[in-house]
Amino acid sequence: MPELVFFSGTMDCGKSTLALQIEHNRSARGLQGMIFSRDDRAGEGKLSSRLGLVTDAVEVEDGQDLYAYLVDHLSQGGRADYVIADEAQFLAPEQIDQLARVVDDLGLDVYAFGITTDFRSKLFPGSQRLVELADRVEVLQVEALCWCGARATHNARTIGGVMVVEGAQVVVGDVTHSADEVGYEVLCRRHHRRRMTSATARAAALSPDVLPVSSS
Ligand SMILES: Nc1ncnc2c1ncn2[C@@H]1O[C@H](COP(=O)(O)OP(=O)(O)O)[C@@H](O)[C@H]1O
Ligand SMILES: Cc1cn([C@H]2C[C@H](O)[C@@H](COP(=O)(O)O)O2)c(=O)[nH]c1=O
Repeated sequence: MPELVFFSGTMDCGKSTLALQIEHNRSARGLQGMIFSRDDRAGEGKLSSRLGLVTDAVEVEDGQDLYAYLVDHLSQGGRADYVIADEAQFLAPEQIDQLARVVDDLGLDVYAFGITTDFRSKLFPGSQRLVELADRVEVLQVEALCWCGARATHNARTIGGVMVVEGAQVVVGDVTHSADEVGYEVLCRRHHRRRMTSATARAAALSPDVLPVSSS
């Protein structure tokens, strides 16, 4: 039975790498995938992993009908044996419904990859629809870690390493810190709730309040 599978996790847990592996294994056996992505860090029409692998993808546009796109492609003699959708959190709920229709009416497996929640730990609308519709939700096995060593379950947005809680839901970026640019950091729930990033934890550890009192 064809399936709609949602591979979900935090940022930087290997979702795009897995998408590229699934693509590689199937294309090595002569199958052809339709690869969708949206707002990948590597640029328009790309699906990229931090391990350095990248492949071309169809850049999904606002309002694009993904079911109609596939029907057009197939009816013009194109081939698609399965579908991969990366950065699926950026898709509109209607586009997730269209992917479910691809499974049910065209009989293709659809593998969607994305983060479930945003920097405020609220569901992305596309991810919410995936949780509602997917045949399976798979959590990636290689866990990303919080600075404290616990499993990272939440995504923090940072500016200069400090967690922020205001701003647009979508701001494309990476898990890096620079002085004034938006970055992201994965945290455990405890430290996300306390807004404690690696930078603020380090600063707190160095603060005079918590330094051992000198005996001299
Ligand atoms: N230099 C490296 N050596 C080994 N593994 C790495 C390296 N850099 C990144 N990775 C792995 O790649 C993962 C990120 O993969 P990626 O597919 O880009 O994540 P996602 O799509 O979930 O954001 C990291 O969790 C880590 O396991
Ligand atoms: C938490 C959060 C993330 N984003 C953006 C940042 C990245 O461009 C992608 C996630 O990509 P990854 O391959 O999973 O690392 O999502 C955002 O726009 N808003 C957020 O709240």
